[in-house]
Amino acid sequence: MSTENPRGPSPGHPALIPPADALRPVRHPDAPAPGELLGTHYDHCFGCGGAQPHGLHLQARAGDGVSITAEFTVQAAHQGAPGLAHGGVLTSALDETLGSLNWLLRTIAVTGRLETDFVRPVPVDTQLFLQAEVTAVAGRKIYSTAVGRIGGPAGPVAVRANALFIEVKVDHFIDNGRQVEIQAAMADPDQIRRVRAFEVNP
Ligand SMILES: CCCCCCCCCCCCCC(=O)SCCNC(=O)CCNC(=O)[C@H](O)C(C)(C)COP(=O)(O)OP(=O)(O)OC[C@H]1O[C@@H](n2cnc3c(N)ncnc32)[C@H](O)[C@@H]1OP(=O)(O)O
Repeated sequence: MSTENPRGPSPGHPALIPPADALRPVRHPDAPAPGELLGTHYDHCFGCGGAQPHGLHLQARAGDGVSITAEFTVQAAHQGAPGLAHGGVLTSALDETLGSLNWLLRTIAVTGRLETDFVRPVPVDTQLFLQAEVTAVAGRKIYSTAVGRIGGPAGPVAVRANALFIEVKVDHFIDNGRQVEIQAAMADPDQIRRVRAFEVNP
């Protein structure tokens, strides 16, 4: 990832600044190799699932260290203003990319806080090139940052975000998700295999 500070001059909300004793992130030895596509973590995920007709269908690829690249093309279904991407959809793309980083840590985590800067309008049909990296880890707290560019992987910045993810156990989903989807997920061997990659006793 570029050494350019994707946040720009502002570090964001204090909760997004790692404490002084935070650790550098460590890529898990079994993490996907650099360049490898991660695939979806759940077919019905709005961000990466194939079973969501109007989803983002975002494809994330492992980078070096604890970093990710991803691409997503804005569809007509993603408009806010005429011909322009909805800001919430762009934030979703950043959230999905940032969440994918947790695959490289082999940690199940949910978004606690996410701050987005919208720098340039993003027209429909634009391909957004996203880059994200984990910057620090403090206990269950994972600090990360992302940037989305248009016109190419080195093009101008259109969106950027800083985030705090919180590590959770798989019970977080089992206890809180609607039962019909949880039961279906637990009956799906592929889903269980994906979860087992993260947690020995799902
Ligand atoms: C088979 C079943 C299927 C399974 C599928 C698996 C798929 C997996 C992939 C799916 C991926 C899908 C991903 C998605 O879709 S994520 C979807 C969006 N996110 C959520 O739904 C999360 C909702 N929030 C919560 O559930 C709880 O609040 C969590 C779990 C986050 C924390 O509640 P918990 O009771 O656990 O912990 P805690 O409150 O003691 O906090 C701990 C520490 O964190 C700090 N903190 C917390 N929040 C914030 C905040 N907002 N800003 C700043 N700091 C915050 C807090 O101060 C504390 O710090 P410290 O005092 O320790 O210093």
